[in-house]
Amino acid sequence: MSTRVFIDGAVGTTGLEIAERLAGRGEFSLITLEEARRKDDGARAEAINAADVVILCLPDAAARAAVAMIANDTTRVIDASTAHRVAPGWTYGFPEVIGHETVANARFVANPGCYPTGFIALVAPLVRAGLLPADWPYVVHAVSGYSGGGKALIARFEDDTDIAWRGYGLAFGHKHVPEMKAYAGLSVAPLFSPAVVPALRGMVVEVPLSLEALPGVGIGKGEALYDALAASYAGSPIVSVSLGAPAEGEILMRRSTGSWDGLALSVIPSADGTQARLVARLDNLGKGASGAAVQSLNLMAGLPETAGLSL
Ligand SMILES: NC(=O)C1=CN([C@@H]2O[C@H](COP(=O)(O)OP(=O)(O)OC[C@H]3O[C@@H](n4cnc5c(N)ncnc54)[C@H](OP(=O)(O)O)[C@@H]3O)[C@@H](O)[C@H]2O)C=CC1
Ligand SMILES: CC(=O)N[C@@H](CCC(=O)OP(=O)(O)O)C(=O)O
Repeated sequence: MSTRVFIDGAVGTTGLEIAERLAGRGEFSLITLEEARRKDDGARAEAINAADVVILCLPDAAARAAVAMIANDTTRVIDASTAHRVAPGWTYGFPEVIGHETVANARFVANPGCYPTGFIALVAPLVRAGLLPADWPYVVHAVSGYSGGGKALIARFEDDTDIAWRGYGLAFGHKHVPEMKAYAGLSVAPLFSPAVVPALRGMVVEVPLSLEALPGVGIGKGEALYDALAASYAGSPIVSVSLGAPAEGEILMRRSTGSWDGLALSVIPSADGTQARLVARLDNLGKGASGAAVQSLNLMAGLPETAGLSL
C-alpha cells in the first residue's frame, strides 16, 4: 500500500520542490487541495488527518497551527519550518548526524535549516570526536541563493536585478543559530554572518579556523579534521568529503546550476598548517530543504534514502 502524503503549503517554494521529487513515485499517493481550498482550515485539517505523513512547507506560525490540527495518534509530520527544530518531542531530520534509524522511527521530524545543514555537517562530528572544542565561538560565513527567502525574496531579487550582494542578519539572533548550537554540540553560540547573492539556488557555508589558536587543536591538525569527517560520512551516498582546495583554486557558485540534493564538504588547510577553512556546498532547496525532507520521508516509509533525489 502506498504512503499517503499531504504537503501543506504545496505551492510555495519548498512545497513545489518536494512535489516535484515525489512526482511519479508509486510508493506515495499525494493528497492535494485545489487552489481555492488550500488555506481553508477545515479542508487542511481533513487532509492532515487523512495522511500517513504530512509535510509542512509553511511559515512557522502556520506550521504550529497545522500540528495542532492533528486529531489522531498516527499521522507523522515532517516540518520544513523553523518552528520545531529544537522543540522537545521532535527529531532533527539530519540522518547523517542524528542517526538513520532515529529518523526512520520518528513521528515528528523537524527538517534542518539550510545554513545549519552546512554548519552542523562540518562541525558536529569534529566536536563529538573531541577534535574541536565545544566552548569556542565559531564564526560562520555563508552565502545563499535568493530562493532561500521563499516567494517574497524571489520576487525582490527578480524585481531588483541591480542587487549584487545582500548581507543580512545584522540584528544578530538569526533563527538558525539555536539549531546550529544545539546539534553541533556547542556551549557557545556561533557568530553567524549570512548573505544572499543574485543566483536562484545554491549555498556555501564556511567556518574559518585558526588551528594554532584553537585550544586543544594545534598546528598541522587539518588532515586529522579531514580524516574524522571522512570517517563520519564514509559510505554516504549524499555527503562527500574532500581535502584541500579545488584544483581550480576557487569555489564558484553558478547561476545556471540546477537542482542538487548532495552535500559537499571540504577541509582546506593552509600550507603551514596554522589555519584551515571548513567549507560546505549544497543547494539550499536540495539538501537544505526539499531533498532533506524527501530523504527523511524515504526513511520513514522504509525506502532507500536516496529514492527520488538528484545526486
Ligand atoms: N526556501 C528555502 O530555501 C527554505 C525554506 N524553508 C522553510 O520552509 C517553509 C516554507 O518556506 P518557502 O517554501 O520558502 O516559503 P514560500 O513563501 O515560498 O511558501 C510558503 C507557502 O505557504 C503558504 N501558506 C502560508 N500560510 C498558510 C496557511 N495558513 N495555510 C496554508 N498555506 C499557507 C503560502 O501561501 P501563498 O502562496 O498564498 O503565500 C505559500 O504558498 C518556511 O518555514 C521556510 O522557513 C526551509 C528550508 C529552506
Ligand atoms: C536567504 C534567506 O533568506 N534564507 C533564510 C533561511 C532559509 C531557510 O533555511 O529557511 P528555514 O529556516 O525555514 O530552514 C533566512 O536567512 O531566513
